[in-house]
Amino acid sequence: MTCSRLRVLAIEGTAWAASAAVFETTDPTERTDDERVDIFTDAYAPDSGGIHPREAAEHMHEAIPKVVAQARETAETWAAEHDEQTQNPVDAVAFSRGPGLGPCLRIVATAARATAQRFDVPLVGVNHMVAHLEIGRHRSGFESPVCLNASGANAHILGFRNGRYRVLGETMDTGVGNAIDKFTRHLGWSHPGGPKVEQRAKEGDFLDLPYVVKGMDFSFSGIMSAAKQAVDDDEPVEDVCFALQEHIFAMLTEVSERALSLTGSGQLVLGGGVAQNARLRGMLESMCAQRGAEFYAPEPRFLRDNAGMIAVLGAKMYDAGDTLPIAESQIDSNFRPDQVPVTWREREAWTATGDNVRAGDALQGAEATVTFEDGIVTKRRLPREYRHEILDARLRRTRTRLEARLTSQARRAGVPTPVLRDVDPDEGMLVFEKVGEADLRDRLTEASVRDVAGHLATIHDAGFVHGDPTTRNVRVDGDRTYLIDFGLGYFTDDPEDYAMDLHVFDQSLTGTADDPESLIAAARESYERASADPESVLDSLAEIEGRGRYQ
Ligand SMILES: C[C@@H](O)[C@H](NC(=O)OP(=O)(O)OC[C@H]1O[C@@H](n2cnc3c(N)ncnc32)[C@H](O)[C@@H]1O)C(=O)O
Ligand SMILES: Nc1ncnc2c1ncn2[C@@H]1O[C@H](COP(=O)(O)OP(=O)(O)OP(=O)(O)O)[C@@H](O)[C@H]1O
Ligand SMILES: [Fe+2]
Repeated sequence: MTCSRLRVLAIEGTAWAASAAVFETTDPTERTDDERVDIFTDAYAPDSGGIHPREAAEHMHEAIPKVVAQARETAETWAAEHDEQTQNPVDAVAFSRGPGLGPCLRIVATAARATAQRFDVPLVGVNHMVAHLEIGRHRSGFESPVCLNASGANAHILGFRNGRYRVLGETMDTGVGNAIDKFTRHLGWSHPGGPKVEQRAKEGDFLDLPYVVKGMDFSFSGIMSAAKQAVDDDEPVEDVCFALQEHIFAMLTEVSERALSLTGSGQLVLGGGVAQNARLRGMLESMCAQRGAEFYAPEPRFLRDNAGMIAVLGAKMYDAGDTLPIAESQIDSNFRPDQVPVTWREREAWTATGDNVRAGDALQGAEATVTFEDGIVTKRRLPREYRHEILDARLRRTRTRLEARLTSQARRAGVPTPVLRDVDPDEGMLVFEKVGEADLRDRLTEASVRDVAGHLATIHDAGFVHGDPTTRNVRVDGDRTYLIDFGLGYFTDDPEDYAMDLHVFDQSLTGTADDPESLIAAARESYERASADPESVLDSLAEIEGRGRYQ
C-alpha cells in the first residue's frame, strides 16, 4: 500500500465470541480523530449450563468464516474509499493467541494464518488480556495507567514496568464473571449470569457476605458458597444479588485503589466483560474521584470479548515490527499477560510519583489518611464513598481493631513495630509512635528484604499473618525494619495463609524493584532460615504460584 493509512483485520475467538474486526488509522500509536473500528460478532450462547468447550469450538468453526468475510468486505470498502487497490486491503492480520479454550483458539489461529497468506501480509499474535487493557489505554490516551481487567475467566490488576505488564494482584481462584455465572447456574438461570444479577440487584437490600482481600489479591470461593447458601436459606434472591455485587465489586475497587497507591499512578482503566456492569464502573469512578485520580472505561463494544481490541493492539504491534512467522504462530491457552514483551511502549514509562502529600502534611495511603506531629502518627480510615455504608463501617471497625491488636502482638513476638498510643475502632482511628526514616520501597536492599522475611517467619510461628506485607508497609531505619499496617492480618495456623503473605511480598517486590528476582530469592532464603516450619509454607507458595488460573 502506498498511503499513510494502516488497516488491520483481526480475529477473536477465545471462548464465546466469534468475532472479526477492521481497524483503520493514520497513527496506531495513539487515538486519532479519523480512526475507525468495525466489529462483527456472532455470540455462542449455551442452551443450558456454562460454556461447553466442544460446543463453543463447533460454533467457532461455523461462525468465524462468516465474520471474517464481513470484516474483509469492510476492509475492501474502506480501501476503495481511499482509492487504494482492493486486492490487498489490509496491512496485517492479528489474532487472539490466548488465553482461552484450546479448541476455539486453534480454529481462530487457522483462520488467521489463511487470511494472512491470502493477502500476503504479516501475522500478529495478540494476548487477549493485554488487548482488554490496551483498548482502554488507547481510547483514553492515558500515559501509564493501572489497569483492572474484570472478565469472565480472569480478574487481575496490572501495572507497566520495565517493558512488561506486571500482575500486581489477581484472583486466587476463579475469574470474576465465572464466579457470578456459577452462582446463577445454582439458581437455574441461563448463561451469562452477570447481566441478570445486575438487573435483580436493583431491587435488593444489603446482606453480610465474606469479603476476602489479601494485599492486592482476592478470592471469590468463600463469598460464592455463602451466596448460594443464602439463597438455599430462603434469603430473597434480589438481596443476595445486591450483596454479591456490593462485596465483589468493592473488593475489586479496593485492590485497584491499592495498586494506584502502590505505583503512584493517578490513572485507572477498566477492561473485560464484567466491566459492562454499571455498579462496578460507578464504584471505580467514585474511588478515583475521591483520591483525585482519572478513570476511563471504554464503551461496551470494546469491553466484552471483541476483535476490535485485538485489531487496535495488533496495529500497535505491527507498527513496532512485532509480527509472527507462521511457523511460530502456535496458540497458548494459558498465555499470561506478564509473559508478553511490550514492544509498542517506551520501556521506562510509569514513573512512580509516590503518594499525594496533601496540605497539613497528611499522607494518603491506600486505605487511610496519615498525619504526623511531634513523632506521633495518627491514622484514620476515612469512609469510602464507593462502598455500601454497612460494609464500609464493618471493614473500618474490624481492621482498626485487628491492626491495634496484631501490632502489639507482633512486638511481643520480637518483631519491631510502632508502639500504639490510642485506638478508636468506631472512628477508624489509631495513634502510633513514628518509626523508621523511609518506606522499604525507597530503601530496597537485600539486607532489608531479608530482615522483613525473618519478621514474617516470626509472626507466622506466633500464629498470625500480616495480610498486606508490601514495600509500603515496612519502615526502614538503618539496618532495622519495622512492620506497620496490620489491618488485613488475622490469626491462622494454615500454611497456605502464611504462603499468601510471602506471595504478597513477592508481588510487591515485583511491582517496586527493577530487578526483583534477586530480592525475592533473598527473602525466600531468609524465611527458610528463620521459620520453624518452612517446608509446608514454601510448598504451598509453589502451589499458589503454579496455579493455572486461565483454563
Ligand atoms: C479468555 C477469554 O475468553 C475470557 N473472555 C470472557 O470472559 O468474556 P468477556 O466478554 O470478557 O466476559 C464475559 C463475562 O462478563 C459477564 N458480564 C457481562 N455483562 C455483565 C454485567 N452487566 N454485569 C456483570 N457481569 C457481566 C458475563 O457474565 C461473563 O461472565 C476472558 O477475557 O477472561
Ligand atoms: N508508625 C509509623 N511511623 C512512620 N510512618 C508511618 C507510620 N505509620 C504509617 N506511616 C507512613 O504512612 C504510610 C501509610 O500508612 P499505612 O500503610 O498504615 O496506611 P494505609 O492507608 O493502610 O496504606 P497502605 O494501604 O498503602 O499500606 C506508610 O506507608 C508510612 O510511610
Ligand atoms: Fe475477555
